[in-house]
Order: sequence, then structure tokens, then C-alpha cells
Amino acid sequence: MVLQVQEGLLTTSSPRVLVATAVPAERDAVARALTGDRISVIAVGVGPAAAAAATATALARTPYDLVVSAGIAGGFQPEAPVGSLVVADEITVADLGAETSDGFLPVTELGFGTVTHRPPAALVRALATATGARPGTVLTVSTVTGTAARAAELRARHPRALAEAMEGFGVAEAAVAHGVPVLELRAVSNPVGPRDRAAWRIGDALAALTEGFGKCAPVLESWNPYDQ
Ligand SMILES: O=C(O)c1cccc(C(=O)CC[C@H]2O[C@@H](n3cnc4c(=O)[nH]cnc43)[C@H](O)[C@@H]2O)c1
Repeated sequence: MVLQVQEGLLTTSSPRVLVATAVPAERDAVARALTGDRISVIAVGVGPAAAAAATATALARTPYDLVVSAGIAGGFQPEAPVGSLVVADEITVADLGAETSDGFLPVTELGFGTVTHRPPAALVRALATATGARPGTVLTVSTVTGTAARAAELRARHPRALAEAMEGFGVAEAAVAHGVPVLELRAVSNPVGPRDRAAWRIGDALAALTEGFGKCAPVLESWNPYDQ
């Protein structure tokens, strides 16, 4: 719920929410769950750079109160099984930094920028309750993990990681630049680990995304941005 003054009167309305998916199939899965005109869904492209550019462009054109990065994802096993939902309490970029002989250094340890954005905690809890999504860290990667060794390395560096996808951090950077809070909600299509593209359960994950958004839309529409 958003408070506004119109012609001297204090009125309320639902927040305007922008949902950013990577590809049109994910956009359509989210849109299937929505009624009303307060939540808009766009496909912003694959990867953090495309996602940041398209999200920033959308935010520059239209004022939104909240941005949600959404779509399918790889799930770390056994915590995030295929078909389950995860909601990010931390959106962390996993491969922005420098490789050294002592291992990976995130950009923050090089003295630059940020690697994590934190969605509003009360809203994360409300979405987890409404949808059954598990809350935890969702990693953003530019390269889909394809080996057990890389999966183990990511989990060692990010013990709270539940899932990896490719857009959340880019969407979050754009949202933060516009002063707008951000969420990430993902449906798990595949385990993070050895590459087996044929085994991705994209249909099941898209169905879970539609069901999840059906449950979270009322929560988003009644959210008070002052309840961070
Ligand atoms: O081929 C299709 O029908 C189709 C339908 C919906 C989505 C796709 C994608 O390929 C989406 C790519 C998107 O998915 C995320 N993703 C999914 N699994 C992983 C993963 O294991 N590691 C990283 N990212 C993953 C990611 O956000 C991609 O942008 C195809």
C-alpha cells in the first residue's frame, strides 16, 4: 500500500511492481498468474549486464515502488530441489572479482563496489510464508555452473546459497541506482552441478513460477514500502 496526497487528500494505492525475467517464456509464466494493472512483467535478456540495462531503462520511463527479478534457476542440492521455489534474502554476484593464487577475491576486497544486495526482510518473510519459497542467498553468475567441483567451490564460498541464476544482481544494481527496493524469486529447473541440459525441468519450473506468483501477487499488492 502506497500513501499519496491527491488534491489535498491522503489516499492509498497498491505499489507499482516491475517483474524482470530473462526470457519471454518466464515472462509469460509470471503474467499468467497476474490480474490487475499494478504488476508489470518484462523480459530483460539473459545475464546481469542485459538485465541491468533493460531494468534501468524501464525504471527511467515509469516510476515503480518495487522490482522483482524472477525466473528459473539452478538449485543447490539437497536444499533447493527441482520444482521448488527460493526467495533471496541476499542477492550476491558470485564471479565479480579477481582470481589469485590464493583463490577468488570479490571486488569488495579489491576496494570496489558491492557484491550483495539485501531485499526488504519483512517482505522476504511474507513471500516465503505465502508461497512456501525457501529464503536464502541466490547467486548471480555469468557462466552456468557445469561441474561438481565448481558447485562445491561456490557453496564453500557461499554456504547459505540455495540457487544460482544469471540476472538478479544486474536487476538489483539497476533498482538500487533508482532508489527502488528489489526482490528475487526463482523456481528451480535443474540442480547446480555437472551439465545435463536435457535434464532441465523447465516446464515444471515455469509451472511452479506461475503458482508462486499467484500466491505472492496479493502480498506484493498490499505491501507497504515503509515496512522495510
Ligand atoms: O528453452 C526454453 O524453453 C526455456 C524456457 C525458459 C527459460 C529458459 C532459459 O534457458 C532461461 C535461462 C535462465 O535460466 C536461469 N538459469 C536456470 N538454470 C540455471 C543454472 O543452473 N545456472 C544459472 N542460471 C540458470 C538463468 O537466469 C538464465 O537466464 C529456456
